[in-house]
Order: sequence, then structure tokens, then C-alpha cells
Amino acid sequence: MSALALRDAVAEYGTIRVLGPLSLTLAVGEHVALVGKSGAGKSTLLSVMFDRWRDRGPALMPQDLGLVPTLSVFHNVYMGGLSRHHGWYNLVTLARPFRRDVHAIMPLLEHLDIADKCWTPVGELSGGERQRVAAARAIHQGGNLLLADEPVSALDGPLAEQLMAALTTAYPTAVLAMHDVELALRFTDRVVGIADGCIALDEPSLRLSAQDLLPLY
Ligand SMILES: Nc1ncnc2c1ncn2[C@@H]1O[C@H](COP(=O)(O)OP(=O)(O)OP(=O)(O)O)[C@@H](O)[C@H]1O
Repeated sequence: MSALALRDAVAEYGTIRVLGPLSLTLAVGEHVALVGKSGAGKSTLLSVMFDRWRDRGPALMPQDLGLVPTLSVFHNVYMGGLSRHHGWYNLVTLARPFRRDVHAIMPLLEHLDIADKCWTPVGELSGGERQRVAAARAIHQGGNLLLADEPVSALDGPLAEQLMAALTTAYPTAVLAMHDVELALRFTDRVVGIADGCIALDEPSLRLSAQDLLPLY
């Protein structure tokens, strides 16, 4: 995979420009945190990246998670790999999952501490549990590039760290919008600060402290 670039990207809602013009190049193997206050344009930038880099088959973990509440945890995670199977196989799976898929997905659920909810409808889960299901679906999808919007906002402590580790290990290249700046600094290589739809800061995480990011908020 070659480097990923945005050149003079802009986004508008109606006549109001909320992003850009903004240019950004992402090296392969880089984990990038997008930080900035609410409304700065992080989600908008992620959706521009998703559109522009569609040919790289990015996995998207949206802020609203995009889960199907009436389906089980297993089925929601399975959906990450829908395109790997024929339509008939997916239909059969809806009624009676194949053992090999259960064996593929169960270790992921165990790793994220939600294996006991495997057959529970997602609509019956807590916010943090749903977030782990969405992460498991993104990991099950596989690929080279992950775009994640606030992937650990409903978790804290060891569970948030475990999920950040799982996502950054599964995806060699990732852009993650983050509110928790301490976690962002620990789990990413580079921090891009967004303010009023523009890049206000772009530095290697190692050179930054949480204090350096305060002016963005
Ligand atoms: N559907 C929409 N229609 C009109 N304006 C929108 C829409 N979605 C977002 N905006 C505006 O675009 C700007 C950027 O929003 P965006 O959701 O990208 O911010 P964000 O940094 O992701 O915020 P948060 O951290 O709260 O998720 C904000 O001013 C927001 O009000």
C-alpha cells in the first residue's frame, strides 16, 4: 500500500464550509490520532478520508457504531466479513452460523471480554459492550486501513486500553478520532489537532504531552 494523501480537501454543509482546505499525507504503518474540541471537524475529516480512500477498502468504525440492534453480537461481528462470502452462505448464517465462523469470531470476543454475550441481541447491551462489538466487527473485517471515530469513548481504564491495543495491533495503518488525549498519546505515533476544520497541530506523539494539546480545547 502506498502513502495516503488528501490534497486541499474541503467539506461543506449547504453553503457553510466546516472543513479545509486541508492537506494531509499518511505513511503506511502510521497510527494517527485526530484530536480537537467537539465540532472541530474530526468526524467530517474521517468521512472525507473514507470517501477519498475507498479504493483501499478501509474499515470504518463510526461514532454511532452502525450496529443492528436486533441481531446477536456474533451476527454483527460476522457482518464485518460479509463480502468474503456468497449471498447464500450469509443467508444460511443468519439462521444457523457455520462452526468455522463461530471458531473464528469467538477468540476475538474472548479477547475483548464479551464472549459471554455472543448470542445476545446487541440492543440488550451496554454502551461499552456495543463499542467492543463494533471494534470486533472492524477487526473481523480486516484490511490495511482503519478509520475509527471515538472508538473507546464509552470505556475507561483497562478496557479502553485493551481495545486501543487490539485496534492498533489489528490495523497497521489507522486514523482514530480521540477525546482521551492521554490514550491518544500512548497508542498512536502522530497527533493531528483539528481546530475550526483546519490542521492546528501535527506532531509525533513522542514529542507531545497532554499539556501541549490543551490549546486545542
Ligand atoms: N449533518 C450536518 N449538517 C450540518 N452541519 C453539520 C452536520 N454534521 C456536522 N456538522 C457541523 O460540522 C462541524 C464539524 O462537525 P464534526 O461532527 O465533524 O465535528 P467533531 O470534531 O467530530 O465533533 P465531536 O467531537 O463532537 O464528534 C460542526 O460545526 C457541526 O455542527
